[in-house]
Amino acid sequence: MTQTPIDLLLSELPATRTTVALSEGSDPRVVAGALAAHQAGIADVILVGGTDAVRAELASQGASDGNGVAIHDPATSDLTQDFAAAFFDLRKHKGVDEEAACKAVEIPLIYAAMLVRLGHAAGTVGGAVATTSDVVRTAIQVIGKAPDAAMVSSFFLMIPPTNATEHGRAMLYSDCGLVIDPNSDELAAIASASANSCKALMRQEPKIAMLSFSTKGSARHVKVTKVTDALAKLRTDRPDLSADGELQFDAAFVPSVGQSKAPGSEVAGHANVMIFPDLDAGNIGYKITQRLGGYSAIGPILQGLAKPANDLSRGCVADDVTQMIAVTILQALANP
Ligand SMILES: CC(C)(COP(=O)(O)OP(=O)(O)OC[C@H]1O[C@@H](n2cnc3c(N)ncnc32)[C@H](O)[C@@H]1OP(=O)(O)O)[C@@H](O)C(=O)NCCC(=O)NCCS
Ligand SMILES: CC(=O)OP(=O)(O)O
Repeated sequence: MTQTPIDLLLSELPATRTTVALSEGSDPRVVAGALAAHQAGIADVILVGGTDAVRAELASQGASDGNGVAIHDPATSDLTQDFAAAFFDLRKHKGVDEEAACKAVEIPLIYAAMLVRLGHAAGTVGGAVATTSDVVRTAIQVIGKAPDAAMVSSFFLMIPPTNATEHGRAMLYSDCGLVIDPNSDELAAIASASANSCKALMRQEPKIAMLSFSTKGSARHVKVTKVTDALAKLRTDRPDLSADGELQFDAAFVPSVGQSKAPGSEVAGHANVMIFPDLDAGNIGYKITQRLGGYSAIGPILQGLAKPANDLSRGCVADDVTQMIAVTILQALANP
C-alpha cells in the first residue's frame, strides 16, 4: 500500500507540534480538514478569518485556542500592526505605501503568509476558495523564493487507488499548477527541484521522465527540442540524477512499452517523476489521472519557496486539506 504524507508524518512525528496557518478559516472543508489534522495529532492550526459559527463548531468538538486550534481575525488581531509595518518594508520598492500595507495585511491570504514569514507558523495552506494565481503570487511576494532556488514551481503527489492497474505506483507530476510555458532552462530547474521533492516527500530515489509527444526522436519539432535541451541542461547541472527523455507517457510508465520505445533506458517504464513540457500538458494530465485513473492528487505543492506555502484545488475536500497540512509540515521539517 502506498504511503501518503499523513502516513509518513504519523510514523515520524516530531516531539513538538508544528503550527500551520489556514488562510480560508471559515470554509467548511478547511475547518473540517484542520480539525481532523489537529485531532490526529498532526498539527496545531490557525484558522485565519474563522467566524463565530466556526468558533462555536470548534468548541463543540473540544478544540480551542488553549489546545492548539486558534482563530485569528486580521481586522482585530494584535499582530496586524506589526504585519503592516513588515509588509510595507517588503513591498515599498514596488510602490506600496503605509496605508496600502495596512489594508493588504487584513486580506486573510496575506495575513496567513505574514504569520509564516514572521515565524508564527511553519507554513500555510490556502486555495480552497482563492485561485492558484492569487495563492502563488502572495507566497512569492510575502514568503519569497529560497536563496538557493532557481525559481518557484509546483507539483502533485499522485497516489494510486487500491484497485490501480498493474503498473500503478506513486508518482510526482510537475509542473501542473504554476509555470505556464517554461523554457528549457526553466524545465531543467523544475525537474531538479522535483527530484529533491521526490526524495523529501516520497522517500524514493527519483527516476525522472522528461515528457513529450515524441520518444527518442520519433518526432521532430521545436517543442521536442525544448525537452531534449532541458534534459541536457539537467544532466549537466545534476549528474547525480537518473533522468531520461524525451519520452511519451506510455514509454515512461509501462515497462514493456519503455523497453520497446527506449531500449536500454533505466528510466523508461519505471519513472516516478513525470516532468510535463508545459502547464497545458501538466494540468490536463494530472486531472485525467485523478478523474479517470482514480488517483488521489495531493497538490499543487509549491517548491522553491523560503518557507512552505501550499495551494489546494478549489474542488478539494476536507481530506485534501488534512493531507496538505501534513505535506506542509514534512516540507518544514525537511528544511528547518
Ligand atoms: C505564478 C503566477 C501567479 C505569477 O504571477 P504573475 O502576476 O503573472 O507574475 P508576474 O510576472 O507579474 O510576477 C509577480 C512576481 O512574482 C515573481 N515570479 C513570477 N513567477 C515566478 C516564479 N515561477 N518563480 C519565482 N518568482 C516568480 C516575479 O518576479 C514578480 O515578483 P515581484 O512582484 O517581486 O516583482 C502566474 O505564473 C500564474 O498565474 N500561473 C498559473 C496559475 C494557474 O492558473 N494555474 C492553473 C491552476 S493550478
Ligand atoms: C491546480 C488546479 O487546477 O486548481 P483549480 O482546480 O483550483 O483550478
